[in-house]
Amino acid sequence: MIKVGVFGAQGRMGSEVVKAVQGAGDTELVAGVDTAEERDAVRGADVVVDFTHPDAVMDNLRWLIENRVHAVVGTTGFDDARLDRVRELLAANPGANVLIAPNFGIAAVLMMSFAAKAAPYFESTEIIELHHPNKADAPSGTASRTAELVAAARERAGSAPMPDATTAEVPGARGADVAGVRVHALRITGMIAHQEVVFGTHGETLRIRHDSMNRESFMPGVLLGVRRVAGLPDRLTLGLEPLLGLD
Ligand SMILES: NC(=O)C1=CN([C@@H]2O[C@H](COP(=O)(O)OP(=O)(O)OC[C@H]3O[C@@H](n4cnc5c(N)ncnc54)[C@H](OP(=O)(O)O)[C@@H]3O)[C@@H](O)[C@H]2O)C=CC1
Ligand SMILES: O=C(O)C1=N[C@H](C(=O)O)C[C@H](O)C1
Repeated sequence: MIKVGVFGAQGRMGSEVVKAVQGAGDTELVAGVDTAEERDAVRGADVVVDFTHPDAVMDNLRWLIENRVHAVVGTTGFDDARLDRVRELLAANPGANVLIAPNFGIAAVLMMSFAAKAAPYFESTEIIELHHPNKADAPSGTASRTAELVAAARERAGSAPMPDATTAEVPGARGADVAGVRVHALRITGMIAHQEVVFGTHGETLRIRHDSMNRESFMPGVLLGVRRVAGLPDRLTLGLEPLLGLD
């Protein structure tokens, strides 16, 4: 049995993780906690899953790495500086591996992979992400990661800059610039998590669309991470792609 702790256990995602861990045959819930003060309750866990808040996750990761507990992180808000800090913590403390994935939905990971594959064939690519209005960060971790993958694919292919004649703009009208790709974030009551990657070239467009219909849909990916994190070849793994043979 893999002993699992959950940080953010009462949240929208954490409460699903608690159910998934309790329902799987090979995992056992040690504790679920919701504040930094309660972290001692997960001592004895092999793996802790973190779905908390971008403001909380770095201190949680420090605690887990210093206490040699493997971490499966779904919380978003990671930039290069944060990832460098995680690498420093791992270098200073043996024993724990960390898996950080902006999206544990298998179809979402495929959507990102298909977008990267399509990118070199189109002049223009923009991303529209749509989420529930309780989301703290914008753009979403998934949209940022997709933009980075699209930008890297375009750079490898030597793509020309995307055409855009805009010279007069109401601030924000063209979205956020993530690695040179425009990302538009919508916050809509009734929605959960959705993304469309829009490609265009002369006479043809392509839209790659992903929809999360509920939060249970993320659980197969989370459990895959829980089962595999201890045996991953790298101390820090970014994205679920290597676990799915997509890297
Ligand atoms: N990678 C993926 O596949 C997915 C990632 N996410 C990401 O997961 C994160 C959480 O999303 P969601 O579940 O909707 O958010 P919620 O606000 O519903 O849940 C967050 C939970 O974390 C708790 N929390 C806050 N600080 C701490 C802390 N220091 N230690 C332990 N628990 C803490 C909160 O408690 P309190 O309310 O008392 O502050 C709350 O219960 C977001 O960053 C989101 O983007 C979401 C869906 C999928
Ligand atoms: O906050 C959410 O809900 C989600 N967050 C993740 C993100 O920022 O990409 C994953 C998914 O989009 C749901």
